[in-house]
Amino acid sequence: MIEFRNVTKSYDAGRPAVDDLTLAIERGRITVFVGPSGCGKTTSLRMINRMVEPTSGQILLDGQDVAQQKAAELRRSMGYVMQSSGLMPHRTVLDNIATVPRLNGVARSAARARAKELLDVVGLASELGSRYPGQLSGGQQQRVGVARALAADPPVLLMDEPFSAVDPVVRAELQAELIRLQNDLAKTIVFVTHDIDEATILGDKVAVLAVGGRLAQYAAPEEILRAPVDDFVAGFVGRDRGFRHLSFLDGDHVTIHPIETIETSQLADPTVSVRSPWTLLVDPEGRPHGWIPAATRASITSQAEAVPGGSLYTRGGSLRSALDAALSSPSGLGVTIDDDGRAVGVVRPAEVFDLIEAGRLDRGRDHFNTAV
Ligand SMILES: Nc1ncnc2c1ncn2[C@@H]1O[C@H](COP(=O)(O)OP(=O)(O)OP(=O)(O)O)[C@@H](O)[C@H]1O
Repeated sequence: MIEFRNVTKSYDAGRPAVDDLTLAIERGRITVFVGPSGCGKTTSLRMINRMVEPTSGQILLDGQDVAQQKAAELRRSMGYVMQSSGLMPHRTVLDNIATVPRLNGVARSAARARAKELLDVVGLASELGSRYPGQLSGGQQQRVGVARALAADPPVLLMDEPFSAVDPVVRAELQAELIRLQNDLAKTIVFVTHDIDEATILGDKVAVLAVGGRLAQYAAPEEILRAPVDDFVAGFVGRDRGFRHLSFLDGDHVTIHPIETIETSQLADPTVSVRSPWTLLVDPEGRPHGWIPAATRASITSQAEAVPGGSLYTRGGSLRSALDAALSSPSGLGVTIDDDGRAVGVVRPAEVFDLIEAGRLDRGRDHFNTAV
């Protein structure tokens, strides 16, 4: 556990960068520091491993004041991942990953063997190990950065905007990968981002900081979206917070309706007609490839002419993705797939809303029962 006790950092005589921060970071969980630029996220993170020293207050790591520990040892005992992957350009990927174990006295061959395993852990092909960082994509470099931080198997990982320099698709992949890794490794991760979406996706707990280094709210992401404590937090989490909150409501009870389908190979055959106003086009494996409106069935003879579909809802996912699939679908029906990507039916937006309303009533009742 990492504990901030009344920690203040002033770089100069002006406003503090971090102001009287008190919070406890749970072991084995992801805690996210989020807030606008300049609110003291990086400063707070760096005080944990003494890259920055507090002006006053204490930081305890498992009950021990970090100020009493040797800064260099402390730093090596925690993984650190930053935005620019921070890899050494003249060393190969494997040597980069092996850096900290080597500094800790592990033999070169053992450190490299471990580095090879870590490439696999972070989802990189082993042949990338002999490349130099400049020969990798941004996303691959970030994965190497994560592997390097994990190399000495530290219990604590500090991550400073590690995914902000990559495009949104790669970023989503890296986020999913981090969640998967964390399920196996259960590290204590402190993660800095200015992106509230990233914070709510990754965080078990989220600390929202306001400019001037004030802790505005510290809670589970679901609570921050549902019940921001003040106007600052409400403004920061943004206007879509109602929609984003649906990510925390599971879609187990959404009804999945059957849907008429037509196979891609049948399109060219004019004798295969459709009955429903919208028929789902699927390939021979049953994967969706768009929609065929009944009115234009006769004129559609190839997959390329089908009406493109919306987002897909993976059965059992959140109400957010169920609703998004329905709202983004030209037919108004959200295509639902199984884990193998095969269409299993559709969800109707009105029924998703009904579930949201039912949940609201349940929560209202719970709130009432707790209040009385
Ligand atoms: N070495 C430094 N010397 C002086 N002031 C600093 C130093 N490092 C940070 N600051 C100031 O402290 C405040 C907090 O900076 P910090 O980098 O911790 O914020 P941040 O929330 O991580 O910002 P960003 O999201 O832009 O990276 C800012 O006003 C910044 O200008």
